Amino acid sequence: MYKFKEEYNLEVTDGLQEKYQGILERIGEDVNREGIEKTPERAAKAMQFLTQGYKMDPEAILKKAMFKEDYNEMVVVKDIELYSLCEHHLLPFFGKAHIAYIPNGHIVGLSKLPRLVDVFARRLQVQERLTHNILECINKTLKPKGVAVVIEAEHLCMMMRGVQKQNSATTTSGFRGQFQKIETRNEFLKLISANLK
Ligand SMILES: Nc1nc2c(ncn2[C@@H]2O[C@H](COP(=O)(O)OP(=O)(O)OP(=O)(O)O)[C@@H](O)[C@H]2O)c(=O)[nH]1
Ligand SMILES: [Zn+2]
Repeated sequence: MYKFKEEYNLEVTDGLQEKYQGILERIGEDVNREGIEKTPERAAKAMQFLTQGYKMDPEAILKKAMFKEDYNEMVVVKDIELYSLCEHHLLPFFGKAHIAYIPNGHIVGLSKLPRLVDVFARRLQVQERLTHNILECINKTLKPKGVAVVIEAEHLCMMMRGVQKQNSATTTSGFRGQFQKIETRNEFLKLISANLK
């Protein structure tokens, strides 16, 4: 099961709904007013949707579409949009992931790379771990000659609250195998910053 569906476990919805109702009461809201009445249920469903990644098997996603192919050049999928929740404040961070790998006998279905990003992004995360989760899963499952992941993101917990910086962005990266060589890494970095489409 690795499609993101609007399907909710009734028991989980009920449990979360009760907690969200408590939160609304605590912040001084009238939980019976029209606009808010259904909010605990909506929030319970939204939280389940945003954390669906826990139930999914990322390796199975890649294994479903691995094809034998004698292609030994770099494959880059860039600008994969992502939305996640920071594990510290439960506030969103969002941005783009760029992924590259150099095949080693097998290529993977292109759509599986954004799917992999979503499986790990739809868990409570820090950007560093999200980057490593993606990197290590590709490395372990596809066993490529090299793999690289770069994530650029903005964190609402740094924008809407806390330090309140509106223009900072965070970049994280990980490189394995041939991407540890500076020329290969530079080729990847050049490709993701180029305006190609
Ligand atoms: N390294 C890392 N830190 C993150 C990420 N998301 C949020 N944080 C940080 O987690 C830290 C939690 O720090 P605390 O001091 O415990 O929490 P806080 O008092 O709410 O911190 P402030 O955000 O500075 O107000 C903050 O510095 C956040 O900016 C992430 O993806 N990676
Ligand atoms: Zn945060």
